[in-house]
Amino acid sequence: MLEFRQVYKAYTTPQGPLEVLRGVDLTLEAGQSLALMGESGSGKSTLLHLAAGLDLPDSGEVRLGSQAISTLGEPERARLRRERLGLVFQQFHLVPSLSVIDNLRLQARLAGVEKSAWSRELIERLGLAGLEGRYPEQLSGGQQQRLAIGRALAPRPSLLLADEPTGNLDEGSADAILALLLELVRDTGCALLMVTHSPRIAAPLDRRLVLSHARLTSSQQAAQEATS
Ligand SMILES: Nc1ncnc2c1ncn2[C@@H]1O[C@H](COP(=O)(O)OP(=O)(O)OP(=O)(O)O)[C@@H](O)[C@H]1O
Repeated sequence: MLEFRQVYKAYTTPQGPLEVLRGVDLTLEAGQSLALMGESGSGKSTLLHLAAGLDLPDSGEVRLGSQAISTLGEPERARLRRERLGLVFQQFHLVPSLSVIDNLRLQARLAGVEKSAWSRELIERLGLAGLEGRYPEQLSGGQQQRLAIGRALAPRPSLLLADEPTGNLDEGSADAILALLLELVRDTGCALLMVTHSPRIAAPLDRRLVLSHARLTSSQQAAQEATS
């Protein structure tokens, strides 16, 4: 489904090149959920942006299904994102001038795959029934994030990429929204790559990996290295 093969990525900084990913290998199977952890600045968002084709590796390959997205041009990567990927960020990125229902439908319309029965089901399951005509500013933070999740899942993507999706919410709301997200992902057979700082949020996912010193390790390995 998603594969990184020997991916290297460095940024140019005034102090010289900053190596963020050094030979990262990663495989995420269809329907699997993976938490990507690591300290602030360890490169989690960089890896997520590469997975979304929003940025390109310096070397190595990023593959989504049978396609090497790192070799595609921007228009093809944009199409792939529209049709195959869902994206959820800590900042909800809802369109303020669109109602709840139009925000939810937006992504599916762009992908040309809107299914009104599925949009309806999402609205119900996300607890947004009755709020369809409201605008994002008239929703609570938790409701806005549920809408952002619905918008990402409306086109039935094969992979959902989430960057700290509950980072802006209190613990209770974060747990409820995570449970809902995992349930929807499981029911739709969508794979999930989620960046989080929080071991509590990472715990219910199938796998946990840690980015540290520009490499990916399992969370047990990272814990052993930290104590040795
Ligand atoms: N465009 C850029 N130019 C230069 N350096 C960058 C750029 N983007 C990110 N960096 C640096 O690369 C490193 C990794 O950044 P990244 O945002 O991927 O980390 P992160 O693990 O997601 O951090 P956080 O948890 O704080 O969001 C950081 O040191 C950051 O300052």
